[in-house]
Amino acid sequence: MGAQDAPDADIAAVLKAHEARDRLRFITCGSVDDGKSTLIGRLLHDTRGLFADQVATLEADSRRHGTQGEGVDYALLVDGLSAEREQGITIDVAYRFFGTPRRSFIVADCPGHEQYTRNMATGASTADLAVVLVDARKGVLTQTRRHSYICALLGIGQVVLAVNKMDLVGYDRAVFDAIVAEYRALAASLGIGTVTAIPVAALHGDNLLAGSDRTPWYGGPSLLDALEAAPIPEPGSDAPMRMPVQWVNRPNQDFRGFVGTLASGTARAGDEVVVLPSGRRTRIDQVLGADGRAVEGRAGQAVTLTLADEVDVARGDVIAAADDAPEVADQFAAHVLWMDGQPLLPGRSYWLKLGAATVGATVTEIKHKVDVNTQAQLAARHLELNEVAYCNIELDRPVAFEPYARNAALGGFILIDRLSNATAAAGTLDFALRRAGNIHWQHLDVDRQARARSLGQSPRCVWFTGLSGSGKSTLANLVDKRLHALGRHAFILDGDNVRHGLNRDLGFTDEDRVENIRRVAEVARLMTEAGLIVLVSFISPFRAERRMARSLFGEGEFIEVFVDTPLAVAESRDVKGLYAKARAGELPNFTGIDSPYEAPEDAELVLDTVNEPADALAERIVVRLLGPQA
Ligand SMILES: Nc1ncnc2c1ncn2[C@@H]1O[C@H](COP(=O)(O)OS(=O)(=O)O)[C@@H](OP(=O)(O)O)[C@H]1O
Ligand SMILES: Nc1ncnc2c1ncn2[C@@H]1O[C@H](COP(=O)(O)OP(=O)(O)O)[C@@H](O)[C@H]1O
Repeated sequence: MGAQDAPDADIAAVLKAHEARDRLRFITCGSVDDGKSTLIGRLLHDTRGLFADQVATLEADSRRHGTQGEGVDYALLVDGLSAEREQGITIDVAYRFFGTPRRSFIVADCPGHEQYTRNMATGASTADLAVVLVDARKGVLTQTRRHSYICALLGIGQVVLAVNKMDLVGYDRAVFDAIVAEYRALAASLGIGTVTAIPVAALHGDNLLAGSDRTPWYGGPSLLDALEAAPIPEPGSDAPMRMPVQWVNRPNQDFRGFVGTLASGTARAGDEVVVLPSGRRTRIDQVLGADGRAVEGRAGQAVTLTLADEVDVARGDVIAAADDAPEVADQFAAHVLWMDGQPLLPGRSYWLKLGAATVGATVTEIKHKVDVNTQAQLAARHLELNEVAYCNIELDRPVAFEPYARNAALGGFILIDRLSNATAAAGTLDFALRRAGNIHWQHLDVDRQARARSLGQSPRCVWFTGLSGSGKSTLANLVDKRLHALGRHAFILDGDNVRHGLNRDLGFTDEDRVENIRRVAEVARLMTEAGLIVLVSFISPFRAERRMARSLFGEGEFIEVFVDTPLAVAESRDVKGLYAKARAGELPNFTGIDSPYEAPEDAELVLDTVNEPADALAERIVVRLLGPQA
């Protein structure tokens, strides 16, 4: 169905009518059986706002026709999701719509399965209010606390506490009062300013649309009353202008427009702006609305800016008011909500998406994690699914940002697993670590090419990976000897050796191995800068870290060698007697026994040490390095 076909026109009309009223976005939180679906279902049905299906069609059409950047109505409705959608990430959040004569509503409906927290955080990131459901029989649970914590983290300042299933406790006021008192204490500790508590029985409709005579002791608003009365935070039109550049529209040589949604402030032709992180200044030439006509851009609006000068602007840059620009930094203190089944390991590299920018990012330190039940701060070396923590984060290049509390669009981020492409975390930036701006690259007059030339070779990193006893050291040694004989300059970095010095502080937990590889990869990079051929011989059991190591080198410079020896063979060799110890339970976290080894999927060389002698394998590596004439 084309965007111009009749049903779409109907949808546009419906949306237009709804847009005339103000719109509250909210999310429902709670545990699996708390009656969330019943509650949403009833709200949708009883307000007869069943145009959700039409909107679903609109969504599907927008996606099919790729109208991103043009479909303003659509963007306004689901902008919270567009980032994830572009990234190809599946987030299971359905946005449902209903309305009353006074107001229209968008409710983020998240299925209550185990990935709920992730979906909930996505929904919460654009919500004005949260309806927190509590089962009257169960009271405030860990889930209630966790979800409330996330709401507070993402800046939701108002909660409607729906104490549900009141019918199952005989509409008992004492039960309601006790739950409300407990929740109010929690909300106060989290900084949630407004809590409206309502006793409901979603199944029977008590206090949903109108007051119920089964709770004569309750004199407050019904759920719908509360939703209609809740204040809707204004987009920050008074704040200084910021626009993350979503894409650069260059239909021909004469036009270059920068498209994005204004995160705050207003944009007018003639305004002085600065492009970040580059810092180039210019003026806005034109501000164009969705229909291509000149407008004054306001916070929340999708616009196209053209600039007076030919300055470099790329997707992910931020165009901001020149006299009041956001900070640019590459190290931050941040709150992180971990949402992945694989734990967060400090030192591992993830993608971080902030505004329209995607950059490489590493959690350098977990300052503390938070017990969501008690708010206690606990020491942690890694984070498990659904844990929240305060962390230091380092990016591989600087970005423009604002503290989340001031500007959610430039302070809220997600972390993405580089291998699975799944959203692994949601987070909020708190402040830039001062040292971020103070360390600069020192220019070296003798560059790497000059060094390589004087050594008469092309620097390379040969990265051996495989189980303990697979043959990494044996092969690295043979290759080293052969290179030496050929007058090449090489050096071996061996796990056993490096762990005696530089990495003396590291053991064999997952997080220590991540840090071990991070450091040795950096050292290997420095050695190639010095012109050397580096032979790295570490178990390096994780794909993510080998991939990170590869990313430090230029095209063709990194040669991954998988020493593919089966566990049984490596174990039977047991060169150092370590397998015997591990089997006897005397050596915990031993690779292949009780610590994983992730075999390479895209190694340049895969070596079979069972069927080919070491000399022949070493020769193959040398040929791969220097070519057949070696
Ligand atoms: N628990 C456990 N697991 C694996 N290996 C262990 C362990 N404890 C000690 N050793 C010895 O340490 C060597 C591996 O160190 P690496 O730095 O290469 O390991 S890793 O890359 O960080 O996984 C490894 O050397 P190689 O046999 O040369 O691989 C072992 O001798
Ligand atoms: N084809 C082969 N390639 C490499 N090593 C082999 C081969 N066949 C047998 N070995 C033996 O396997 C052992 C491998 O030990 P080592 O090189 O220390 O492994 P790692 O460094 O991976 O722990 C050595 O004793 C080596 O002689």
